Amino acid sequence: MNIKNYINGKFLPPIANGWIDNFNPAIGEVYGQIPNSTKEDVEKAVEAAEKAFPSWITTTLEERSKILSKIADLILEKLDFLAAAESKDNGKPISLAKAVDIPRAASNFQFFANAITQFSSEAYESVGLNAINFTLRQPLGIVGCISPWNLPLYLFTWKIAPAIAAGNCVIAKPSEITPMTAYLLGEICTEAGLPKGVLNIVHGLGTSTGQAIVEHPNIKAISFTGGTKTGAHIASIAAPMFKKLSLELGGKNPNIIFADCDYNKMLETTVRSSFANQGQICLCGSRIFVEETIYEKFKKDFIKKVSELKVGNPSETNTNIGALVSKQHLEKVKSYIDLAAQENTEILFGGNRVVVENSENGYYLQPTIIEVKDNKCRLNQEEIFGPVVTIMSFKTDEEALTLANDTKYGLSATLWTNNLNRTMQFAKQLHTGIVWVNTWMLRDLRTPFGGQKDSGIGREGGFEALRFFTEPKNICIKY
Ligand SMILES: NC(=O)C1=CN([C@@H]2O[C@H](COP(=O)(O)OP(=O)(O)OC[C@H]3O[C@@H](n4cnc5c(N)ncnc54)[C@H](O)[C@@H]3O)[C@@H](O)[C@H]2O)C=CC1
Ligand SMILES: O=C(O)/C=C/C=C(\O)C(=O)O
Repeated sequence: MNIKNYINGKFLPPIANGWIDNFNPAIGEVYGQIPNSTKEDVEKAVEAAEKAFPSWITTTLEERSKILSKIADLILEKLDFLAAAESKDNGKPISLAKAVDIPRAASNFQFFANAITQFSSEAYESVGLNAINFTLRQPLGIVGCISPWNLPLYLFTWKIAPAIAAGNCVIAKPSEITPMTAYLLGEICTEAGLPKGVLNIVHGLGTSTGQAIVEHPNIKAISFTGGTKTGAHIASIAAPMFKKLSLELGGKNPNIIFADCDYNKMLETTVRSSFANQGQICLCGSRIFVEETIYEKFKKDFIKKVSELKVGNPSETNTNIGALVSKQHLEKVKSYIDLAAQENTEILFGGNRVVVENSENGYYLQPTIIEVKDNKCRLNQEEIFGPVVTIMSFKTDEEALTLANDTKYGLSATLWTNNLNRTMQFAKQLHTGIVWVNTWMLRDLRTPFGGQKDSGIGREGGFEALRFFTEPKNICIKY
């Protein structure tokens, strides 16, 4: 099936007629093509957005909210269809796409449909000076949203929904590796009555289409989720142009387990935080640190639980671990497993490719547990972004905290303990944007979401996102 760009409410082929193959990772075969868009396509999208902006900026909040709600309803109506498309495009289990990805895409629209009606400007009475200040929060104009392949519709809509709710017009690019549900979203937006040009979806490679979006002088802000290297490159172009930037980048998140935790709950959640979505979530707890007194027990129980996970074709409902997203990514992840031999570490479970019946060319890999002795090893310092976790023991709170913070990344951390004092000490001293205690990936869309250090800058979610997609302008009136 051939995907097209969605520009000015129309589905258009790329101007230069260049196309890229789209793969089904479950079987390792091409199943369609997507536009390899050029600067000219991006220019056309920007023109459409500029034309739509004067009307969209004056559309009432109630009307914007109604359209966003309608998009959310339509996503839910088409849940099974969208989940099947997402699973085929990405390799993730259909059960996960149905339970998480597509419902969350709908929630993103519903959440910002509501949030925009509650977003308000601030006012400051300058007492004694006979003046009043108030701050307008005006949409930026045309903004760029660039999203990755791991949670395709989930993250694409996480950016688009607040951007359009706040009154901007959007040029959006999904990952060229997983473009399908973004394409289908275009149809949904038209059906929901989103005016043409408010959302424009341009498909193509990061280095050409993505780069053209970042470089375009009329695009005022870039909201990006993806790899840290790419984020740094985008910043090097956008920062000198004084664009607003939100960068949600990689992670190497610690999962710190103390002996006083609720063990069964921890074990079950740790399996999920390690291997959900084939470990391809920036929030996955890929470095597991376990208190020495329960280390051997944890090791045995964790290996047992992980060995019960079914690696299989993502379209089967009992599959726990589907295919990795691409051949190139499979090779990258495998290269890290191969490092184990060089780094004085031991593979406790997994480490090999899996051949799935009738899908022999699919990109399957066993969930893999590696025991490491030193947090400085590359396996513990570099983002693998696959079904690979390391485990290591610690003795004291201080040691655990040092290990957790000893990384260039700072996205999230998970802490398992029932000790309140320890919880507060870690909460204050972990160098991450998010700390989960006795849970993982429990999401409340109002909360600030993002990382410190090489995990990025800015926060998504709730009013933080609406603030990012608006420019504050202060008005001071003397009376
Ligand atoms: N959410 C996360 O934290 C993610 C992290 N990654 C990490 O990054 C590594 C590389 O994965 P990639 O697929 O190469 O991710 P990437 O960071 O290159 O891709 C993310 C998005 O950025 C676009 N992009 C790439 N280069 C660009 C440029 N110069 N200008 C504008 N847009 C550009 C891509 O087309 C895609 O839409 C992964 O192995 C993983 O470690 C990848 C995806 C998501
Ligand atoms: O917003 C969320 O709930 C999750 C976001 C996950 C990512 O940004 C990621 O994996 O890249």
